[in-house]
Amino acid sequence: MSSTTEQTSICTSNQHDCACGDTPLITATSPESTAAVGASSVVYRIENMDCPTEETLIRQKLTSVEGITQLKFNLLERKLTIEHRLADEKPIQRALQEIGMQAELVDTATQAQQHRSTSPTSSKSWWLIGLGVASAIAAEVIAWVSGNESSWAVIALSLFAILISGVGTYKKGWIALANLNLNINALMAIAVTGAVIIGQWPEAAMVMALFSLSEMIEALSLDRARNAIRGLMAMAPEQATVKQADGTWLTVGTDQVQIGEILRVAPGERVPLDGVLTEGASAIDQAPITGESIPVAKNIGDQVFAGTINQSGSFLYRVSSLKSDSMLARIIVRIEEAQASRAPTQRFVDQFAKIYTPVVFLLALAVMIVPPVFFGLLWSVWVYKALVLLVIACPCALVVSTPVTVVSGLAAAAKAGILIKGGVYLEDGRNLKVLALDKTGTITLGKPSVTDITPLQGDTNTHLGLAASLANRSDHPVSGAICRYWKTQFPTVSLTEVSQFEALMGRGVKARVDDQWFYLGNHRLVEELGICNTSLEATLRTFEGDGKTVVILCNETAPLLMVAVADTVRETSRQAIAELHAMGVRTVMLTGDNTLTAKAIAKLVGIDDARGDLLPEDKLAAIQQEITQYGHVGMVGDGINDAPALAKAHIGFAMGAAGTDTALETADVALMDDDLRKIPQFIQLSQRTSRILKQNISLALGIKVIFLILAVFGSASLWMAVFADMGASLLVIFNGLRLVKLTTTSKTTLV
Ligand SMILES: Nc1ncnc2c1ncn2[C@@H]1O[C@H](COP(=O)(O)OP(=O)(O)OP(=O)(O)O)[C@@H](O)[C@H]1O
Ligand SMILES: [Zn+2]
Repeated sequence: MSSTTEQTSICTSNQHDCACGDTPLITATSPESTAAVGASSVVYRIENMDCPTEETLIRQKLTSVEGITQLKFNLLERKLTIEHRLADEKPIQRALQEIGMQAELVDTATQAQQHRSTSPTSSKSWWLIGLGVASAIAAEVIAWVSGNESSWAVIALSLFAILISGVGTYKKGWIALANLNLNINALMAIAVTGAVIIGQWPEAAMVMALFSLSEMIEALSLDRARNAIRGLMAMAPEQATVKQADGTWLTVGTDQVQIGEILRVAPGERVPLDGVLTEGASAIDQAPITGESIPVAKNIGDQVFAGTINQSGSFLYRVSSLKSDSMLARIIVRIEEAQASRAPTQRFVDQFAKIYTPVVFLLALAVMIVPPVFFGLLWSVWVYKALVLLVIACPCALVVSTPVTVVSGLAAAAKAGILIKGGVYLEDGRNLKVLALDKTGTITLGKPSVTDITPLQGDTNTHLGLAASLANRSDHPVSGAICRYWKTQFPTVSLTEVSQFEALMGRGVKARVDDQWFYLGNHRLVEELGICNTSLEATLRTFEGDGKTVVILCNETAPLLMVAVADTVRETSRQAIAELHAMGVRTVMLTGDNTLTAKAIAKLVGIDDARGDLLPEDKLAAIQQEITQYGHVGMVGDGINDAPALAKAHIGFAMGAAGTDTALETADVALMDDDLRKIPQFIQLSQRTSRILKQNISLALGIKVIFLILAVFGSASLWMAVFADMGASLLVIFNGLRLVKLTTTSKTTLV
């Protein structure tokens, strides 16, 4: 899910809207579209680009710079990527400076490893804000006690408060107004100035002081959202112990370790980089990757991942990828990309906010003018009401509410070993009505073993050898079972060389041995060869009824040998299916294996419906049918013979994504290990996300509506409006961040 182009190309419309209104917190292009445009690209870190208000301003300003082709905003990271065809970056820097943005060039190569101090606040500014708030309160108190709003003491204290806390706001507001942009700073500056003009000194001071306080608190809490993701990155150690040519060990930075080098990991240490174990053995807690903290035994030849925790033994391993390319690094890149794509709710909110600000602004104008002019009411009262409206015209809380929630949902999922490729899937998960599951490797372990051998003709061992020789060329699980069986039964007998080997999709394999064609495959294959018979079918049925998979070795004229294999059902499958049913999700098994076997296994794990004998295109059709009949359909599979079906489903899940690149790249949701229970967990997270999104939107909107009504008909004061606005922003941010916690605790109940 990549964002649409209209958000990513430079946009010149809507220049007069409030900046928070028409900008998402993060926008970005899909990687494909950025490659083609612009000769070069630069990344800036803009320290004061922390509220959605700044984006439109920057967008507008940079539009006027010739040679800039594309802008990518990541407000959560405060990063701006600019694609351009300029000779150098001076014009960009100048333009950013003109609108008061402190832009700092980021070296893209090292940015992943950077540990930045993200706090935009210094103790000095806290001190200033404290002083501002204190003098505003003092002014308010004196005015209240003396009953005089414009005594010289009140004016002096107020002016002091406005100046010391409001300089930044005035500056930003002025720049925005000069660029014909009505952002929150401009709105606040107008409101405060207006209040001063009508003689409401303490009010003006209070608004300014509270506003700068809320800006700072909001920036701080957004930092927490940022850290939810960056916390994942911190899991890989910075240093590694590397074997030197002379056999000694040296500790170096992980970014200097090359592929192929040997590292040593002591018990209790975290694995610094991805690699393959070469010496020793241990048990490793892979929670940072898979979300599952029960240690996994690792022996020579097993893969280990950066960031995972070595629990018991000391071991050596060979590095297989650079730091920037580790599984953990790739997961983080995926999450960052996922953040960049906008979830549906976010799009709705942005759309809404675009209308909201101008409407409230016009309403404020009407409130200011209509009652005094047409009904002869008091100017000062209605101007004041209009100013309150201005304060609540900026939908900052609303705009912030969605991305913060979605990002913490994505981070929470990643912590649980569920990699979601975009907010859209996180939001969509709760709508799933059907989950289609592939059988082999998904419900079962995908490592079957031979259970029965039934000779049909000729010498059993000769034919078994032939079957194993054909199977040896295939990596299908059924073939694998036959090979393994042969090797344990006849470890010294070598297999026959076959020629013209060919895999027959969904049926089996064929190859030539001694100028004769041999076939190894399922019932469908025997039918296609036209050599099936009723007694063979009867035997087939008894095996299949037991949930076994049968393949038959045939030559061109007759079936020769029958081999039955059985796969083990994953322990977690049954529980996962039960949890899905409890959530009201229908389950259906779609498999290339025969229907009888499929039904037997489905019964074993409690799956509602099972369909067998499906070729890849049949699986696709089955998904289409489920969609028509039930609505939202998810599919989980290995992606080998069910890629089209996975793509067709609303959400495609891949299992065991740690260690396989394709699953990580192609699935909409990648489960880092083989635990199907992650799917109900994902749905649960999606439900929670949606609940929190709804809470946040109603909270932000509700407070606005209350104040809108109070402002016009009642007696809402300016500082109450600012206070409510700040409260709403903070509430939605903290409510969003709650997701990370919720999931960590719920996991223990699921496992
Ligand atoms: N290379 C092969 N070696 C042996 N048997 C095979 C091979 N390819 C296919 N078959 C037979 O054809 C059947 C269907 O194969 P297919 O790959 O479509 O599905 P599957 O892997 O068994 O199941 P699922 O669709 O659940 O992954 C298998 O169950 C097996 O009996
Ligand atoms: Zn038949």
